[in-house]
Amino acid sequence: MSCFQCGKALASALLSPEDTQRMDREMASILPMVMERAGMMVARLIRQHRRPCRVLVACGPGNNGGDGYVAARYLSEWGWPVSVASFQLPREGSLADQMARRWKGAMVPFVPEEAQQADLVIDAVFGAGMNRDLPEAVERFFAAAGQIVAIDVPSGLDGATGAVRGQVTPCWMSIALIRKRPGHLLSPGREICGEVVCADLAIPEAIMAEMDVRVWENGPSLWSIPVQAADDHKYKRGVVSICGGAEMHGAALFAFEAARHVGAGLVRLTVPSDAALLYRLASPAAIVDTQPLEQALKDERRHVWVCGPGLGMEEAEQTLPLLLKAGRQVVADAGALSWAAGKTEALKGVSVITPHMGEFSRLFGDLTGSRLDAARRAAAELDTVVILKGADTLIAAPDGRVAVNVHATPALAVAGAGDVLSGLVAAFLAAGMPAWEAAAAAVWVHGEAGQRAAEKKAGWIVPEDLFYELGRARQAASCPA
Ligand SMILES: NC(=O)C1=CN([C@@H]2O[C@H](COP(=O)(O)OP(=O)(O)OC[C@H]3O[C@@H](n4cnc5c(N)ncnc54)[C@H](OP(=O)(O)O)[C@@H]3O)[C@@H](O)[C@H]2O)[C@@H](O)CC1
Ligand SMILES: [K+]
Repeated sequence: MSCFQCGKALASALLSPEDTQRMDREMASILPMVMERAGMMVARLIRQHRRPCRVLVACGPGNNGGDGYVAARYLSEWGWPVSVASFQLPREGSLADQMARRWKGAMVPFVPEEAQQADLVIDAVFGAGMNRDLPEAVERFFAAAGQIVAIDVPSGLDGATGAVRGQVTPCWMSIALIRKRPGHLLSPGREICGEVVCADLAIPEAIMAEMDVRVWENGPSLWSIPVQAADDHKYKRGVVSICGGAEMHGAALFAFEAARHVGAGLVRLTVPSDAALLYRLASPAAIVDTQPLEQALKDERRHVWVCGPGLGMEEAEQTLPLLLKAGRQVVADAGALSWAAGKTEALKGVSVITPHMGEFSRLFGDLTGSRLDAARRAAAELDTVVILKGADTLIAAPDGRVAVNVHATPALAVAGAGDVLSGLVAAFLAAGMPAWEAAAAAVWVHGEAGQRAAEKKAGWIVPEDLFYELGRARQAASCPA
């Protein structure tokens, strides 16, 4: 049973606003208790992070505002100087209204001058229920604030997509209720959240288990990479084959070395015969085949292929359709994706594609809506796992599952790092992992190796630096017990 199935994945679930609202409905009878705990946890977390100071709680009309009134009450009971500014009062009789009525402290006007005078402003104006652009009065209010702590999400952030609806002033900290939202991790939202901490609201397990979560923060609880066993042999560990091109040898070699160093049992390069010597000289360890691809495909053990790094258009055309016709598992990147632009259906049958945003747009057209939705649609359209690369890489499965990866480092923004990733995906596929799990694990291990290498080289790395970190990175990715 994979970690995903055994339920550990719930810990890294990312809740969309719809999830939150569905949950609110399901726990309607205990919602007053949950809101009380939410506000108390917000106050507690603030107390853990700051010395007592002048606090202004900015409250909106919905439940986010309700949380704010509760937090104000707790901080005030603990002796902090607190006032509340209401952007709009809650509807009479609502739960937020009940919480507002229990606030007996100072009320001040919702104006920028008040925000400016506070040491700390708590943003409880809008949360999961934000459904239109941020009103100007709210923009101006927070622009005047010094340090802001957002309850759930900063007002103006679309928790589902990370889109920002207006001029949102960056926060110092965001306190995610129950679980993070996709918007906490996805750009540009991610850049305005500050440090994101989760408040555990002790939601009954039965309610959590009922949640139909489709988005997670990528991490070892989502997949399990096979561990070393006494009876391992190279074919059990997995065979990876890589198509090399006549001209750009480096890219295929990066994928080759990555697959080897992360633990594939056997890695082979299939290259044009007049380029073979260059590959052999570049890597004496390389097993370089020059036989025609049709010949290589007769070997059923060569089931997983990387096609694209270092390939020209013509080379991609001569290899990818053959691999697919032979029913091979293919990781398509770079040259294969350029070749498929304008005929995206040529990628049908590929196991995993690894486009960056430019390649993605050439394949699927300019982005309409969020990257998360676009990646998900693309995966469903092609029936392929899509790794949409970026600072917040998305790993989307055809069935709608998405892992959001922020376990990475800007040090990886270097040519060749993508080729390394393709090699890792192939190695995990060859080890027998299902495609979405293999892709998500590869992205995480890539990020882990990047972080380890960056630490050693003050952030300035070349792809080769990743190779000797891959063993430890794979080890660190073992599913927690
Ligand atoms: N299960 C959980 O995780 C828990 C969730 N909890 C909390 O509930 C929060 C979600 O609460 P929520 O659904 O009441 O929505 P919220 O964000 O308060 O705002 C809705 C109000 O704002 C209004 N409005 C919206 N956008 C606007 C705009 N741009 N400009 C002007 N107005 C705008 C909107 O107006 P309407 O659309 O009705 O006209 C409506 O009146 C969640 O973030 C968390 O803090 C905890 O209490 C307990 C556990
Ligand atoms: K908020």
